[in-house]
Amino acid sequence: MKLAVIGAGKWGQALYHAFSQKNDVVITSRSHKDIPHFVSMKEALEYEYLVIAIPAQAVRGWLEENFVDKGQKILVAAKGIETATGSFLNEIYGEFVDADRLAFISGPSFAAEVQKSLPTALVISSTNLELAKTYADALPEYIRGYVNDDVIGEEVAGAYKNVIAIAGGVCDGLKLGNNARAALISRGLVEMTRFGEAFGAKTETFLSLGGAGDLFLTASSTLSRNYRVGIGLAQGKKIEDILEELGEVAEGVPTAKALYLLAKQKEIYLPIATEVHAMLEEGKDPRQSVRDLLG
Ligand SMILES: NC(=O)C1=CN([C@@H]2O[C@H](COP(=O)(O)OP(=O)(O)OC[C@H]3O[C@@H](n4cnc5c(N)ncnc54)[C@H](OP(=O)(O)O)[C@@H]3O)[C@@H](O)[C@H]2O)C=CC1
Ligand SMILES: O=C(CO)COP(=O)(O)O
Repeated sequence: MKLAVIGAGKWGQALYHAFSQKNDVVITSRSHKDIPHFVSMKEALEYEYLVIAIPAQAVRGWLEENFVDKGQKILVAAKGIETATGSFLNEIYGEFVDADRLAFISGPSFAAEVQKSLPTALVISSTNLELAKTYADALPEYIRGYVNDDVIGEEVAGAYKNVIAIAGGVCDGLKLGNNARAALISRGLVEMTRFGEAFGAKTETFLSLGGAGDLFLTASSTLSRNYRVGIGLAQGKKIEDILEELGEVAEGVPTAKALYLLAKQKEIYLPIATEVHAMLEEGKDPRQSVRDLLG
């Protein structure tokens, strides 16, 4: 199979490594990278099978500036909800490509470990299960690929876990203990499920790799950029300084605002996401957020 990866950040390069095990893969990005098989954006967009690892908040602009529909299939490799409109990625990509040519990859997957070919299990979701299976079959031996058709559920799970991961970093940064982290993660799972169900997601999706799996992974590890944002908040740092230091995308920051706005609009009770939003957007004291969540 011939594939083109678009977006040569940590995740794009990890997926390039993974898919290269069994396929002919090229890669491109906004800025040139010294990587074998790095090609121009124009050349990459000529490929029939694409993998796009551009962060959620940049997707719409990138599509408007670059994408011309020539029948390409797209594996969307980002996790987030567009803050400006509250749109999920399947809605944004769906404005440019039919749903039956869109698939989404999610699940517990630190790029650094995928890059080292460490055992991983991921989900590829699509309303077109044949397409999901095509991408899953292209994964290397060290990645077990599952397929399902609950695109909304997998998207919500992947986006929401980044916000709970920020809360996980705050919890550990304040040294609140294992009990507190376990309570936070399990209530975070309940909250993301409640939110997903409001948009038609299947409950069981949140109990598997894309939900519980990715949440457990991300909300308790310094390998997570979002978790590290939470550590910074607990240390009293300003979000601007935290992101400057991070130097990479932390999708939970804009997604927290998207969740807050959608919760208000649809009247969904999201206590943890609301507190993360208050810490990020209003500079709320993390200790006060903890007190309010316990109240
Ligand atoms: N890192 C990880 O472990 C994982 C990340 N993800 C998800 O993958 C997505 C990408 O994250 P990740 O690769 O880690 O982030 P990085 O910060 O490492 O890289 C971001 C990538 O996006 C590109 N980019 C940023 N803004 C724009 C833009 N406006 N137009 C075009 N390209 C742009 C950058 O291009 P350039 O470098 O050329 O400037 C870069 O290639 C996120 O949604 C993340 O949640 C999913 C699973 C694992
Ligand atoms: O999505 C990821 C792991 O599945 C990566 O998490 P971070 O974006 O928090 O680093």
